[in-house]
Amino acid sequence: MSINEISANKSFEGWHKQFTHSSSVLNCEMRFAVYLPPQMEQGKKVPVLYWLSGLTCTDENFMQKAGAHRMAAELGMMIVAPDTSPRGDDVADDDGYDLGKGAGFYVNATQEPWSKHYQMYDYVTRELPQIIEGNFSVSDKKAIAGHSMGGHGALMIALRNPEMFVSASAFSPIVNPMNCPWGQKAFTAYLGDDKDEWQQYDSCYLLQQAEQKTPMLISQGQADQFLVEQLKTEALEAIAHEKSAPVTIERHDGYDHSYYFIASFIEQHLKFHAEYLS
Ligand SMILES: N[C@@H](CCC(=O)N[C@@H](CSC=O)C(=O)NCC(=O)O)C(=O)O
Repeated sequence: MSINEISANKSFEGWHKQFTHSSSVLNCEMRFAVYLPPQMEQGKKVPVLYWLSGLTCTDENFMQKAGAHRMAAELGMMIVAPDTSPRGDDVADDDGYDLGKGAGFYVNATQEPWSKHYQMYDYVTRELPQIIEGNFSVSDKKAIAGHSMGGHGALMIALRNPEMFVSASAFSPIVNPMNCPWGQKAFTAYLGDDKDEWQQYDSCYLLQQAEQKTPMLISQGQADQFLVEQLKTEALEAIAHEKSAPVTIERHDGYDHSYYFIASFIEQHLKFHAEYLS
């Protein structure tokens, strides 16, 4: 699968780059960003952390705001940041920031007009890894992380693919999308009314079902404006406790939902993943 480099910036002796490619899963042209640590220039195969961003984001928010490059360079970790939805003039959209472009919710849509392009689950779990493995010198070790809608994506995808990702982490994740306004709006549009369809994308449901072994780290700010209505961290916390699942949930006083919170704790998350990726 061919990819086109559209930008390159040296960063902490490695490179931040952006690529476009034609996605057969999403039926459109897509853009993704990577951080390539300096170890790759010496021909070393490095592990990969996939980062899934939240509502309204592109591939750029994490790379520009999280301050992750220094530690990724030190740890020898490649980071891949896809866009958060299909893009293009013929891609269905909605007036709200929480549906349509920038809000793919990492599901495979089954409903019109979304199903033609909104197949983000398959994109992240199948097409994008194939592209990365076909074009970069990477090892077979993968981890996944994300923020908010992307935190939902990271946890849900790790729970459904325990053989694929060695670890998962999330900042301020939507842990129970079936039971919050953001998730209910998106799942109704993309998946229809059948709650059985919704369950396969809900981390609380998945954790309740699974004998979950993938180590997970969740960081949640206590001053997060979305905590009570949308994120519902306590729902996952209760299930993890009941099942003695390897899920660490850390709550941080005073932090909100923004990238200032992510930048404050990204080093801890990268080191957490490095333990399992090495
Ligand atoms: N515009 C909305 C909120 C949008 C928002 O806060 N987006 C977050 C992710 S929220 C969950 O997925 C984000 O990461 N924004 C990009 C950034 O760079 O901060 C509103 O006003 O409520």
